Amino acid sequence: MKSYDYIILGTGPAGYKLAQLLAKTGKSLLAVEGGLFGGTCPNVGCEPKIFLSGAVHTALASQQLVGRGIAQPAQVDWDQLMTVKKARFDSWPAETKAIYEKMCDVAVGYGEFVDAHTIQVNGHQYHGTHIIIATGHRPHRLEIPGKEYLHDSTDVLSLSHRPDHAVFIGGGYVAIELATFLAAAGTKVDLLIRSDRILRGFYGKYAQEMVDQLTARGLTFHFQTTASAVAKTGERVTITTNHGEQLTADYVVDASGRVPNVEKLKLTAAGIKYSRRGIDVDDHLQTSVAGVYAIGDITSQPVPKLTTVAELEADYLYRQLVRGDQEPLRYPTIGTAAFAFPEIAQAGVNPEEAADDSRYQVVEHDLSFGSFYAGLNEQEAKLTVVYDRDQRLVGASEIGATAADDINNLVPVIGLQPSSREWQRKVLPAYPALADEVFGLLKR
Ligand SMILES: Cc1cc2nc3c(=O)[nH]c(=O)nc-3n(C[C@H](O)[C@H](O)[C@H](O)COP(=O)(O)OP(=O)(O)OC[C@H]3O[C@@H](n4cnc5c(N)ncnc54)[C@H](O)[C@@H]3O)c2cc1C
Ligand SMILES: NC(=O)c1ccc[n+]([C@@H]2O[C@H](COP(=O)([O-])OP(=O)(O)OC[C@H]3O[C@@H](n4cnc5c(N)ncnc54)[C@H](O)[C@@H]3O)[C@@H](O)[C@H]2O)c1
Repeated sequence: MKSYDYIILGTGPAGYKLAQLLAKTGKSLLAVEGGLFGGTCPNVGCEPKIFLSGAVHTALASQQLVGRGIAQPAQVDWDQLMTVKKARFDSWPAETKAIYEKMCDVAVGYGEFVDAHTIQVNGHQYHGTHIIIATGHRPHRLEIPGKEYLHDSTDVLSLSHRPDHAVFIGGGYVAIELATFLAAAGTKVDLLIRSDRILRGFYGKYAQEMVDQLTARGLTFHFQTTASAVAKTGERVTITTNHGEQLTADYVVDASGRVPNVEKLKLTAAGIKYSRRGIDVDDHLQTSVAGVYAIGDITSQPVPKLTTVAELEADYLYRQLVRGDQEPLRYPTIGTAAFAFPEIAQAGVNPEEAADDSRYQVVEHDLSFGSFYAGLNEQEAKLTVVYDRDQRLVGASEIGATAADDINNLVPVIGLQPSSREWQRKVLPAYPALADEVFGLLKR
């Protein structure tokens, strides 16, 4: 049996980042991948999503400006867009695999534990002094009759021909982003939302504003509604809701969340503890078994499941394993955004949590008056900031065409906590970009 200093299961952002760092140490390393090399983000997640959003945002922004300097609005050509998307992304798994093969040993197949230090891949066994689990999430599939007719985010991101009518089940990131994209290209879209709101975790007021804007663009939200069954009706699919109503569409997307890839790992063979939320780790990212670690989406840590967080955990583990850093992991201020149109983004304390808390002051700014958003005819662009008792910025939420970038401008301010005087002394952004307007609003 071949032995390695490190075995990493999974080559997504978490596994990839760690492999890159470990490969430079001269220690022996085996990377194991059962699916697409590079994992979710670059193949079927963030990267193709943000690539598609370029055309979608351009078209929707131009439609918003008809009669205000734009004569002919742009239209999304979905089929053409997918052709250019495929040309860019289809070769990435092979290219990533080639990078790995230059970096370390590679085993292709799903890894499973034989014991705490032995991994089996396609019948071959490997010993690892340290084993790192970075196997990520996959789309959840609703357990309802006809579930085989449901599609997921991976399918939508490689959908060659645009359906005339699509139904999304769910109101999270995936549903809102991808529903916006298909609707922008001309697809009629219905969304079945189990509760009374979308984008849980974001500021509720702005989530409702998002619903209002999408509704005005023709998307239909069905609240307190989910799918009980789906059935094939000729070429189309009929969804029966929990209220007994029926909706017939060309394409149905199960966007009911993502679940950890634990089953194939045979974790019980090594005594590694996990739950339906993922693999349990301590504040050093060690699992219940010494020498076995977990990073990225696969952990049950109550933090956003994002590429940025996956890479941060990889970097933390590298510093612990190689450099001997022993500090427990403390998560920094994490910026999050849903890249629909408009975007919604936030960092730090949510205004909803701060509203009835005397430690905080919540202030809303209407961004639509500034020339930047006025030029885009963004009439509902808003920023809500949260200050603590020392007038330090501790939270920010925004809805608007460039909310993700705007909030990213504020992430260092929230994370580093400069005083307002220090802030004014040390920071002067370029003008008249939006950052200047936002910073101008915040000077106190
Ligand atoms: C549609 C979509 C859009 C997203 N947009 C964003 C965004 O805008 N911003 C953001 O920050 N995040 C976004 N995310 C989330 C982001 O993709 C994930 O947080 C990130 O990919 C997690 O990285 P990871 O390495 O933990 O897992 P993954 O990227 O899921 O990689 C895990 C890898 O492990 C492999 N694997 C599984 N089981 C085994 C096994 N037993 N043996 C070997 N290999 C195995 C899998 O095949 C996979 O390649 C998005 C996700 C989706 C689905
Ligand atoms: N922009 C981004 O950063 C981005 C984009 C996409 C995905 N992601 C990551 O991927 C994760 C998964 O995104 P997602 O949208 O798949 O999940 P999510 O958890 O954000 O949303 C799931 C939705 O499905 C609904 N739902 C759950 N179970 C249901 C059921 N049984 N019946 C009906 N509805 C049900 C929930 O109420 C929710 O509205 C995100 O949490 C995030 O970490 C991030």
